[in-house]
Amino acid sequence: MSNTLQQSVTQRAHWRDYYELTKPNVVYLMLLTSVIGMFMATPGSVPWQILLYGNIGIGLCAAAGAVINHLVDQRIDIIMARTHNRPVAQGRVSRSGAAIFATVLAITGMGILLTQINQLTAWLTFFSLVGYAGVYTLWLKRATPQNIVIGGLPGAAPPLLGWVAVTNSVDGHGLLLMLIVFAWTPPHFWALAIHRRDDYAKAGIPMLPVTHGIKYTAYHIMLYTLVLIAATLLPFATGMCGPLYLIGATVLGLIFLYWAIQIMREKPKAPMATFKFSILYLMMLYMIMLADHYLFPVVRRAGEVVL
Ligand code: HEM
Ligand SMILES: CC(C)=CCC/C(C)=C/CC/C(C)=C/COP(=O)(O)OP(=O)(O)O
Repeated sequence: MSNTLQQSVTQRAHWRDYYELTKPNVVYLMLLTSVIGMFMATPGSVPWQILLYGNIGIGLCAAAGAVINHLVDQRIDIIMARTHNRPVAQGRVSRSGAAIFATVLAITGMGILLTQINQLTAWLTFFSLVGYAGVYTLWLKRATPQNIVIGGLPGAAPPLLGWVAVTNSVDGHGLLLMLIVFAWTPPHFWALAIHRRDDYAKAGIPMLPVTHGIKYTAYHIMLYTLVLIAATLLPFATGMCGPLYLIGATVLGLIFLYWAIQIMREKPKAPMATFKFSILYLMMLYMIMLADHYLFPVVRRAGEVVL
């Protein structure tokens, strides 16, 4: 291979590593919820400036949090099979490279939110970044099996951030959108944690299946699945969403319940199937919510209830 070709291959791999540090698929799903949070906040259309700059700002800050997570978790990422090949764990991206990258992402994201959106969105986004990268990653993850319940708050923030970008205020319906993702996070993660229990044990991370066993975790997945189903019915009950949403949330909730039961029955394939379904679930739920918002606007207006 010629030097030039070799160089360009190295260069491309290099950029992919930086991209991987941002946990792109996680951030894309967060952005789907923030975009829909924006549309849910208004009966009309969202100004393109808010849609564009708001989501770029939120996305860059979430990506910064993900990069810091790679930096802080370098030691445990090396130990766990799932994360062993990550760019910082393997030294393909240096610690200082990752730190500079995270700083640039965070400053750019915050700059965009502060100048193009509003102060409230910017600071709530900043608290989410600090909540994930600082509170969860640096402290809770290593400290308590309830780590991901409390640490789930920043991950659940994007729909509220989208809402606040449009309204410049925090209100009940915006918080309801956040509550749904908050209740979704434990079944999303604990299903994977059951599957990866040995990995977490090896790394000394006190995830629930490691500290309290699989049966106890299965009960907790069931509990949060029921909370999730209840939370997803609230947008209909409070008049924010209409009949299409109710049908969608009910069907999706029943499928989630099915998988939670399968985990409780200790079906070997159930944890990974539940984890994969959880991602599809959140995507579908929010998309159905958006479709309902524009297809059934009358129902939404008629049921105006402020939480
Ligand atoms: C404390 C909260 C959360 C924890 C502990 C958590 C944990 C995880 C873990 C360990 C993975 C596997 C990643 C991998 O295979 O490398 C994952 C994947 C994923 N998570 Fe979460 N998650 C959380 C919140 C969220 C939130 C709020 C969203 C989006 C709204 C989300 C979306 C995703 C997606 C889309 C994937 C698949 C990534 C891929 O295939 O590349 N997660 N999550
Ligand atoms: C500004 C804003 C909205 C911030 C949110 C930041 C963010 C990207 C949260 C993601 C949540 C997540 C994937 C947690 C997994 O971390 P983990 O360390 O437990 O998982 P890992 O072992 O795969 O790294």
